[in-house]
Amino acid sequence: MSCKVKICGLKNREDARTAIEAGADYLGCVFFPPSPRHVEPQNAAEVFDMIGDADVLRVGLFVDPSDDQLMEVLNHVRLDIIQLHGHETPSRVEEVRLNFGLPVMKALPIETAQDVEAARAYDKVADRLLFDAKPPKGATRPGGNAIAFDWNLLTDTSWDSPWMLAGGLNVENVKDAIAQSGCKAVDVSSGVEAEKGVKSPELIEKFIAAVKG
Ligand SMILES: O=C(O)c1ccccc1N[C@@H]1O[C@H](COP(=O)(O)O)[C@@H](O)[C@H]1O
Repeated sequence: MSCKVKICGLKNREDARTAIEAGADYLGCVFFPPSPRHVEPQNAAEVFDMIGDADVLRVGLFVDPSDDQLMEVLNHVRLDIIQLHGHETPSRVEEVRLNFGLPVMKALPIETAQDVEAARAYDKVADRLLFDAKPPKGATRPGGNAIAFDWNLLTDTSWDSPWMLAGGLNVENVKDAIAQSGCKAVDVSSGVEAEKGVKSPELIEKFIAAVKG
């Protein structure tokens, strides 16, 4: 089975169509106002509408959301997965799953072997895990910073929950990232952009081809 791909930070229909036609397995929209990739719920609904009957999952990315924020988005947008990319505790992850009846993918910041061990508190609690690089000091967002971590930290690790690799992936490094980490799914945002917050159709196509080719 080939490695799955999530294209995150989509803001318009055209980029969504490119990702779907190129073979993306997940599309992601960011609901975090400080991000250059933030979209309003109505806009996200238009992005996800491009999926139609295709076998592609809709992922909503949130950072320490309140139930009110989640409700506001879910009133307008059908999601298949809620991605929590902030400092949510294991009990908050359980609460979100329970309150909204949707699978939760918990993003976990990795820099050292200790960070990998700390992530185990979320294994089985979250439906899926997403390993991303720890953001640099002073960063204005906890992800989407085009920073990679040492993929070998994940080599031969074993998890009950399915997991994805993220953080600084791009057309040049994604094959090595898959080989070293042993991941079965990758997530990219910055690496398929022409400039911050602006996706490049050409890079989306090249990235997916590099993963699946
Ligand atoms: O993309 C963002 O702006 C963002 C904001 C807040 C939290 C996470 C964010 N992005 C996610 O971070 C990882 C890695 O992204 P990158 O490829 O290094 O840019 C990925 O899951 C993004 O969706």
